[in-house]
Amino acid sequence: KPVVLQYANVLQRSEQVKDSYDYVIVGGGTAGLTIADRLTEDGKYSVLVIEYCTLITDEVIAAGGGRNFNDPKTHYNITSIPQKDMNNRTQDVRIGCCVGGSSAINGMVMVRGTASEYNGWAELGGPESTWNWDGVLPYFKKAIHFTPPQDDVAAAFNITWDPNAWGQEPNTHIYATFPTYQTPNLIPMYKAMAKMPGMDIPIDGVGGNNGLFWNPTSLDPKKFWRSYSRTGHYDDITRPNYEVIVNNKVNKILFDGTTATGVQFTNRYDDDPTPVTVKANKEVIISAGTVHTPQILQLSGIGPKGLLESAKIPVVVDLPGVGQNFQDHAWLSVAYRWGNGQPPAPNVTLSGDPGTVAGPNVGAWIGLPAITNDFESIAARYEAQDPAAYLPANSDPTIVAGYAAFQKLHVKLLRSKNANFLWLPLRGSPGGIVMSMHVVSHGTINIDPANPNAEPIVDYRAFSNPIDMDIMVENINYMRKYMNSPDLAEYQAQEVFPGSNVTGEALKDWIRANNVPSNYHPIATASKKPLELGGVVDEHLKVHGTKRLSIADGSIMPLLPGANTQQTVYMLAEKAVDMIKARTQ
Ligand SMILES: Cc1cc2nc3c(=O)[nH]c(=O)nc-3n(C[C@H](O)[C@H](O)[C@H](O)COP(=O)(O)OP(=O)(O)OC[C@H]3O[C@@H](n4cnc5c(N)ncnc54)[C@H](O)[C@@H]3O)c2cc1C
Repeated sequence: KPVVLQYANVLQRSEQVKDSYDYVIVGGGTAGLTIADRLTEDGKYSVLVIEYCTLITDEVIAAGGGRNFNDPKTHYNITSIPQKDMNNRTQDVRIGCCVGGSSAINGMVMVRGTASEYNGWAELGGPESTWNWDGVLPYFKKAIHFTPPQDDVAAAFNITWDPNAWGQEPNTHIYATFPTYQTPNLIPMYKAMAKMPGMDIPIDGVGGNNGLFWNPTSLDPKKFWRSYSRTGHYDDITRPNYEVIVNNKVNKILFDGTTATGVQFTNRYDDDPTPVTVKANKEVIISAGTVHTPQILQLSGIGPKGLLESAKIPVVVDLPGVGQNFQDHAWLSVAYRWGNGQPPAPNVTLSGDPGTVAGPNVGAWIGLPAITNDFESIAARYEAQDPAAYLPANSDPTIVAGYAAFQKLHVKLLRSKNANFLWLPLRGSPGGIVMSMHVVSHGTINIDPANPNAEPIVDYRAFSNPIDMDIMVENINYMRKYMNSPDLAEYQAQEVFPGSNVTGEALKDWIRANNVPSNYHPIATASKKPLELGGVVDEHLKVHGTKRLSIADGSIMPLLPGANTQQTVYMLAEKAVDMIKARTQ
């Protein structure tokens, strides 16, 4: 009999798992738990979630103030291969390892991309696609429960929000909440940014537009603890049809021909584990995240034929896109200090608690035409590229065709104000993070043919396409313009790192030495695109060439949203549920 804790039924041992369930979900992370909760809520279907990692104890949660779980076991220990165009430096590939997945350890920023970016998803998907802005907005509203800021904070900081773009469904417990406090030092920084040429100030950032705006964080509105997939879609749910087995690794999907019938998994802590199989009567849904979803597919015989053959894995479907098209946000920190006093902060009296602030709550999200007058020459240079020129050598023709479609779309985005190429989060002090929100260098996440069951080989291929360097230079120059803008000039901001004299080739050298190719927002290794464009899942998230196998997690995004990715993952999981329930197969 399953052990019933205060959570959904947690199984510790494989003998507790039944022979079959309607749905077997691989991965109890952000998307996995969302889907499990929604599929079981009306009692019609049975679901088993298989999660590699553990359930963090109440003690660890309490010790972290309900927010940050300071336990190294809550994340995987994966490092990228050396990045040639980053002086051969490697990158920590941080992803969550616990029930809740990456939503348990993320930075809690709650934002969405622009309408143009999701319309780009639809453009890559083809004329029938429903993943355009109008097709995703209802799912954003369903996925997230919004709590507006307190009156005194909203008034002091002029925080506005768009009630038509946010949802407040009583049955949704993933929360976007404003802290009860902000530092008044933000006010002069905001005012200076608001005067930057071409800066738009939308009522909110979630309505499809960009510019300078305030954003909430993923906080429970009562306790101000972390709101994440575990608290929203798992804790306090005791349904007989919702079971989760922890500390077990899905090794592969089982097939009858090309129809998925179930999965094989093993206990992570057994030295010599006996593989266990469980059947899925309706579907197997992979939600193992952008790093492990392609690994599981490849280990199951779904992936690029040459790679599978070199790993001696029998090919079930030759699917060249599995593990390709990998993208992430890239960033740098530009350090400043004030040289002459500091911008005066107005005297505001707030009733709230500074301890409720969990991450950046205001920032500029800007399109390339507002970042640089050179946007057209960058767009033209990118447009003139041969699509195969900067892809891995011998890329499959479908990958090249997919990149050509991406390039065509991206050229439009480079020329559009409504696509975020820079995120500059504001703080009450000078300088800070400069983040490139779109990259045209696409990486790979593949199994190692010599050791297929080890962690996969992660290659960002950072700056393999020189356009990404051009854009990072412009983004740093934007920070420089901002720090020297009329409102701030009097305080004589001094650039400490890299230093205002570092320009031209020296600045590029500094970028290569300091760029971080990941904001832990990996996407696209199982992209939702047509087969002929190197896609892995179709518009309904079914894996091309298979039956009864779906993917729903960050890996299906074909293009980065110009936004931190958690809201988008919750949205796509909610949309996946409706698609899965509507299947007739
Ligand atoms: C450090 C960090 C900071 C971030 N900051 C922000 C932020 O501030 N704002 C924001 O919007 N986004 C942020 N993100 C990104 C966001 O959290 C992720 O995009 C999102 O949570 C990914 O969801 P997912 O469902 O795709 O994968 P995950 O939530 O990672 O879930 C995948 C799950 O699958 C499990 N799994 C993997 N392989 C197997 C297997 N073989 N068998 C069984 N289980 C398996 C994993 O253990 C994991 O639980 C951050 C992420 C990180 C890591």
